[in-house]
Amino acid sequence: MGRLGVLLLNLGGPDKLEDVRPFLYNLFADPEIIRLPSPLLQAPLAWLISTLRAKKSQENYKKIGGGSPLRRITEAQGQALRSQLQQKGHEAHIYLGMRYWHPFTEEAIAQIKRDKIEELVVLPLYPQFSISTTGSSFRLLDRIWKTDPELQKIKYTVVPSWYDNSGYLQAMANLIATQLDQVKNPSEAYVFFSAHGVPVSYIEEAGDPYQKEIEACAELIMQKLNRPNSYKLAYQSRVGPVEWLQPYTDIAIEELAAQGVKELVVVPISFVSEHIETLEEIDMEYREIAEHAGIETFARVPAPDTDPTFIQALADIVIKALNDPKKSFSETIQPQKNTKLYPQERWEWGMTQSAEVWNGRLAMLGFLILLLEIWLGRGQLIH
Ligand SMILES: C=CC1=C(C)c2cc3[nH]c(cc4nc(cc5[nH]c(cc1n2)c(C)c5CCC(=O)O)C(CCC(=O)O)=C4C)c(C)c3C=C
Ligand SMILES: [Fe+2]
Repeated sequence: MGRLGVLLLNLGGPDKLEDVRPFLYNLFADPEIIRLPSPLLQAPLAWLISTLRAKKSQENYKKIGGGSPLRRITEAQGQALRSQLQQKGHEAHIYLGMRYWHPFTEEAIAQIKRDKIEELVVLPLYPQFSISTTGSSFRLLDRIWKTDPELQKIKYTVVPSWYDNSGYLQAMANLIATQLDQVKNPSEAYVFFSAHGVPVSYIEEAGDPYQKEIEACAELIMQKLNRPNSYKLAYQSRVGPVEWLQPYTDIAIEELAAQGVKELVVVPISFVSEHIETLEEIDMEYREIAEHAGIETFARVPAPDTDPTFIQALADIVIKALNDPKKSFSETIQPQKNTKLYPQERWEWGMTQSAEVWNGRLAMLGFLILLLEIWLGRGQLIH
């Protein structure tokens, strides 16, 4: 085996408050995050949304210490993975490639080239595949690879998702069991999975397997847990006016409270590190909603971070990828058969599904321009 590298992919997060706006710009400039009819609209819309959202987002980052802990935790996961692989007989260089903030994926690739890596495993730190996360990083890597003959010499493989890995499921089940054992009535408490949402159109129009993988993952974790508790899965962190996957976490919490549920053990399911959406959104916003609705215990299961069972699972996933047939970026980002993607749509007159989607997007764009004009105090739509 040649010089081995493992490229860990993640979203990235602002290290300090000044980073928030440019981080949001990078995020919204990604067509896998906001899917628009024309690439020309992407940069102005990203500028608009990041400018309008920055203040509120900064306030949230202030509440968790002024920045995202994602980089620090991902670096610790990388180090732990390196020593776990070493114990299993594999010397590997670990690289972090973030999609929207430092260390950017491009920086990791430059280092991989400098280190003359010969064999590479690309491992997204998202257990479930979504077009908006793993898909976006794979598309970026595919573009980089296609234009660089030096990279094309590297024998690489990708792990599209690993939500069903037994060690990962065991790590999650152990973390849940520890929280359950601390509540008043361990067998009565509701296990409440909260996943990051995506717009419904990702699933229904673009064939994103995300919802299926999240649902299967929650079910598999409950099987590993092997306790009599009821469970519920809901989706958090929706952004903008389009419809996102339901049930929404805030509403689901209120509904359980109305049914008389008193104890919730909340499991962040689509994240493997603590970050703004666990530390602020779940721990502060949803906790307040739950308490207000009459929930007496709101216990949050920690994200796996550097949990030893979890890190061991990551090492097993890497070793399995080395032994399995190689998978390429383009293989995994190809849409499934019958998947409808915008550039492939044939134009038809009338209120077709595509026309409705486009109308919705144009309405959203108009609404955003109106908001900007209100904010600036001048423009074409207001006087
Ligand atoms: C599985 C994980 C994630 C999915 C799916 C996902 C989709 C998605 N996210 C946004 C918009 C935002 N995400 C933001 C932060 C953020 N998102 C994820 C993970 C997923 N996103 C993480 C880990 C983070 C946190 C990074 C950190 O700082 O720690 C943000 C910024 C925070 C905020 O302002 O609320 C936005 C905005 C969309 C639109 C989307 C799917 C289309
Ligand atoms: Fe997100």
